[in-house]
Amino acid sequence: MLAVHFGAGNIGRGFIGSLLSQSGYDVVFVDVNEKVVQALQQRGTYDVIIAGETTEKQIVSNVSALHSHHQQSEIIDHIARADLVTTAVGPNVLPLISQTIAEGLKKRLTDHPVHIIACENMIGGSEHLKKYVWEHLSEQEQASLKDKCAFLNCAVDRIVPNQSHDDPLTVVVEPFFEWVIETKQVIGHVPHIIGAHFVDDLQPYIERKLFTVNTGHAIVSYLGYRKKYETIHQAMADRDIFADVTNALRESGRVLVHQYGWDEAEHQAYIDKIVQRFMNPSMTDEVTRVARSPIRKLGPNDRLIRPAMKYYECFGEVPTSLAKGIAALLLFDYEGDPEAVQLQQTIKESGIEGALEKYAQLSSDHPLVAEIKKQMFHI
Ligand SMILES: NC(=O)c1ccc[n+]([C@@H]2O[C@H](COP(=O)([O-])OP(=O)(O)OC[C@H]3O[C@@H](n4cnc5c(N)ncnc54)[C@H](O)[C@@H]3O)[C@@H](O)[C@H]2O)c1
Ligand SMILES: O=P(O)(O)OC[C@@H](O)[C@@H](O)[C@H](O)[C@H](O)CO
Repeated sequence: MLAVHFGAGNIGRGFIGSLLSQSGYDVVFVDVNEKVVQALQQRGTYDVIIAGETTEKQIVSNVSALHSHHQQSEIIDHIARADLVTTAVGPNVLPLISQTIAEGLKKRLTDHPVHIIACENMIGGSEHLKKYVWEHLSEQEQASLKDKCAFLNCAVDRIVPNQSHDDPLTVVVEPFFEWVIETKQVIGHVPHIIGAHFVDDLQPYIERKLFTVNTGHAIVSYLGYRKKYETIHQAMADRDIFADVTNALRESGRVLVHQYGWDEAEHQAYIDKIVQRFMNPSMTDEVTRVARSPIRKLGPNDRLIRPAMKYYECFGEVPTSLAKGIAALLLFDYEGDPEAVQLQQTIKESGIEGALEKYAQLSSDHPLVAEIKKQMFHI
């Protein structure tokens, strides 16, 4: 079995590549990072360190790599033969790899289906990727691929911090992982992936993950940044931040339980587990990684605005803790993040209302806007 995986970064090596290799695939990573690509080509193996109460080393083998820009024809040939194509490049990079995937699909010589799974933190990630790929195919090509290629949405969860080691391939990960894949679009058999959880309808799972793990993570990162903490672990040890995060998760949890009928006690246990994961003393996760790309995170369907809007729609009240998280995001002025610089520039030119209208599609008369502005004075 052959899997082509775009993005040999944290989650690519630390989770997807490792699980696919364990499941029996030859994994060909595609990346733009010359050093990582070369090391994978030379060695064909790397280490994953699982950091929990104890430390465990996993050796990932049967892997190789191709350079995303310099080895286009090889990538296309691999996609033409692959059983699985996966990505973990970040939502903003999906359009940039779509033409290569389209070229590979055009060349498929086999009737054997290929499943394509975008493992990004977003709702409908694979559907988005399909839209970009389809833009590079004629109607005839799209029709001929209908029974040969399927895009499966998924939710992927494992905290993998930025890190640097003497060995550029080694990656430290937390013990917890969850990969939920939607079966609706599957052609033939579901892909063989050990440890993946296949479900008919992904919506409750992706929303539960994004609006709990990523909502809480975003809030601790933005509040932590304001208080000059460097890591998530340090920020979580601050009693006020801990209280803000758990209150916000109670608010997003109320929406999730209302919308999807999750059992209340089970959902609380899910929240508690996530809070413990944020506090894992064996992980050094920088607040600036978790806070990265604030414009993306301010999107109407992303981890802060969507649960806050839903809360207002469902219960007719403004969620104050989620509003505080959004306020903290708007104060994120880290110069090392191009989106933070752009956001601060927009706020300077158009004010808080202008930025919320532009990036969150939130009109200035929405009660959430007044609450966000009020919360900015409490941070
Ligand atoms: N790290 C986590 O904890 C985590 C967990 C779950 C989901 N995710 C999601 O996974 C995705 C990747 O996150 P990450 O933390 O691994 O980021 P990362 O920056 O470590 O990895 C992204 C990789 O994509 C590569 N890349 C960039 N442009 C490319 C291109 N044109 N072609 C091929 N490769 C390219 C980069 O060089 C990098 O190696 C994001 O959508 C993120 O939300 C991350
Ligand atoms: O990857 P992002 O930028 O969407 O979000 C940052 C973190 O919250 C995220 O990477 C988590 O570590 C991950 O989603 C855990 O499963």
